[in-house]
Amino acid sequence: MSSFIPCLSISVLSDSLIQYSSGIIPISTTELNLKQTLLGGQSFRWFEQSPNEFVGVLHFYIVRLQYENEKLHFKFYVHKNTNSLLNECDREKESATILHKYFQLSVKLEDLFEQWCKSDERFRNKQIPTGIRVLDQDPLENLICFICSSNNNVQRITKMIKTLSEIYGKEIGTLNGTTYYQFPTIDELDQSDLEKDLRKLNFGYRARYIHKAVQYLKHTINDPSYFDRLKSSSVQDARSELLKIMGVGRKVADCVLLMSLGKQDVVPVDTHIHSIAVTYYGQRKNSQLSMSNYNNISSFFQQLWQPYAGWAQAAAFSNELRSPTSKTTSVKRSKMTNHCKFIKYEKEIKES
Ligand SMILES: Nc1nc2[nH]c(O)nc2c(=O)[nH]1
Repeated sequence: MSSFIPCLSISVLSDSLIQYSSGIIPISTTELNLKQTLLGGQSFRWFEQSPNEFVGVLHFYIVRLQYENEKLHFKFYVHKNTNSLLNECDREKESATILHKYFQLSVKLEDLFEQWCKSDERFRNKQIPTGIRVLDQDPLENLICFICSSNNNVQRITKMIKTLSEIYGKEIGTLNGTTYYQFPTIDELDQSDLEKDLRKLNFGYRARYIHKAVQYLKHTINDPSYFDRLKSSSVQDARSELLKIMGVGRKVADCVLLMSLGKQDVVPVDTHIHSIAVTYYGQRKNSQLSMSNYNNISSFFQQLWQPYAGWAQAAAFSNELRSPTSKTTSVKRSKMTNHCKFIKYEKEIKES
């Protein structure tokens, strides 16, 4: 495989940063829509640096990705003090393996799409595009991101996670004038002033939830294999465990189950999915998304889209975010009304 990638533009690296690897993964457009996968509301770590070129952080790497002509081009960068005994070819293979796992490339989206087309007219009529994949994310990062997601939008969550990483995470290096940081570990976040400091950084009420979640994971659970245990537990058991964390309601728990604990059939339901269910699938309209509505809508979609129902949800969700003419966003209620409903809804779910 060639390590020269003409379509990724020239990069300027700080002294502390080195290019670790580069390579290409052949993949069709029906299997990967890079932009909607990276910026569709699942992950908050990616930035579109130039049209169709994305930069983000995975583990301790800065990663640049570009999709062109049925190929995913990648470059990985690391801090110069990161030890690796691998030669160039093995680094390329290792990086390709990281991306393979992150994008869950062993899942054949075309096969899933064919199955969804049989059961769902919206897929059949191409109202929902193909190529949107569920990312396999780091569970701690995913959990904190979704605690931040309550009553928030993608841009603002992305900014919050960037700030959190800058303040508490390790610096990786500067690429084209931007300095990138790892997502902090639980030990790095375990600071007595975390809540106070995050409030100063405009995290609002989420500051307390993040602080409490960190305290709980570090001091009550105190088990490095906690998330691995949840991965091998049933959906119900893993969900019950996640719901013990302050700031985690049913929707946040379901996002974590789907996006970092490998529970591919879980369908998170928020106001977008609720509206989609009502607008396109004839589900009963409810002014509030109570726990029983949540269960009904989630089960309805699980039956319609099984067994990778969460992947169909991701496609429908990301499509909804992107679409300026979407019915569900054009019938959106006022922001304040949504805010009040959301807080009430999360509270209800927590207490149920
Ligand atoms: N695929 C999804 N992305 C999301 N972002 C967010 O805030 N909620 C969701 C979701 O339910 N699905």
